[in-house]
Amino acid sequence: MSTRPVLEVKDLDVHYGLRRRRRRALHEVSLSVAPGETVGIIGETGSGKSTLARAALGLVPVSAGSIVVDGEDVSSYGHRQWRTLRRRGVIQYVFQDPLRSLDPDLTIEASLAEPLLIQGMSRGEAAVRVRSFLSRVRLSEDLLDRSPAELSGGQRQRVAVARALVTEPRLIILDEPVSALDSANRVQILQILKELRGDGVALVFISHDLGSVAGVADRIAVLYQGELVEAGAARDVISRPRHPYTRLLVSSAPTLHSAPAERAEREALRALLHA
Ligand SMILES: Nc1ncnc2c1ncn2[C@@H]1O[C@H](COP(=O)(O)OP(=O)(O)OP(=O)(O)O)[C@@H](O)[C@H]1O
Repeated sequence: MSTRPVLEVKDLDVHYGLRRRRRRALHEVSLSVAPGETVGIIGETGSGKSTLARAALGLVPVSAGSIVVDGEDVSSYGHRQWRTLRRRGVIQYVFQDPLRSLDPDLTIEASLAEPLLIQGMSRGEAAVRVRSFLSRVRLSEDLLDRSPAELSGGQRQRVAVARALVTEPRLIILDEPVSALDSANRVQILQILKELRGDGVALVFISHDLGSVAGVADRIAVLYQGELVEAGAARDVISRPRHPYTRLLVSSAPTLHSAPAERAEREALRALLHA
């Protein structure tokens, strides 16, 4: 298997708005994701997590820096080139709201088969592949002829994960994939994501919740006000956070190994951040 990064972002700047309304959402963000690696990106609301995901999927224009997907420099791609790249199935995505990733007018079977048929697979082969991925996300074949509206939120998100997987992509970007789910469904989806680690597919897992990311990610990158303030092995970031914002995140996450910090310490960290 190639060790070339599946995603390489260098000195990325993204702005929204024009002229006086122009605002910087990302500044000099650099991040590399190796094949099969799971990288968690955490940060508070508005820190630029979704913007980074959208830039890596060609959904927002880049103002500076470069993005290389699976060896291909896509920084200056236009709509059409991005569409072709997405259709090739090298890079897939799962959003918080699975209704955004699933066509409401298609049955689950059609939704899962669509990317395979676009790639030229026969209907018969696609049907077999769809069933095998459905069982990977622990869903029953009975759901295949339903529409997304006829599924629960947890089932829908599992279909979205299966849809991202069917083309056997090199990279899946998941933007808050478990935030809208109840705790039982959250645990199940996190377990499914963990199981993917042996398959060689790289995951970029975006969340505001360090607790969700901690158990899945090999590495964690922390975004704060549009800048990447810390990145390292998940274990190091959690046990020895360096940036005050990361320390605050770690100390506020009750499910992590390190004991939650005293309230006074958290307040001191907040004061430091807002100084
Ligand atoms: N389409 C847009 N037009 C203008 N500004 C935007 C747009 N999308 C995002 N922003 C701004 O860019 C910044 C980063 O937003 P982004 O959605 O990337 O943050 P986030 O970390 O994903 O937040 P959340 O956790 O709330 O989803 C914010 O200040 C946001 O207001």
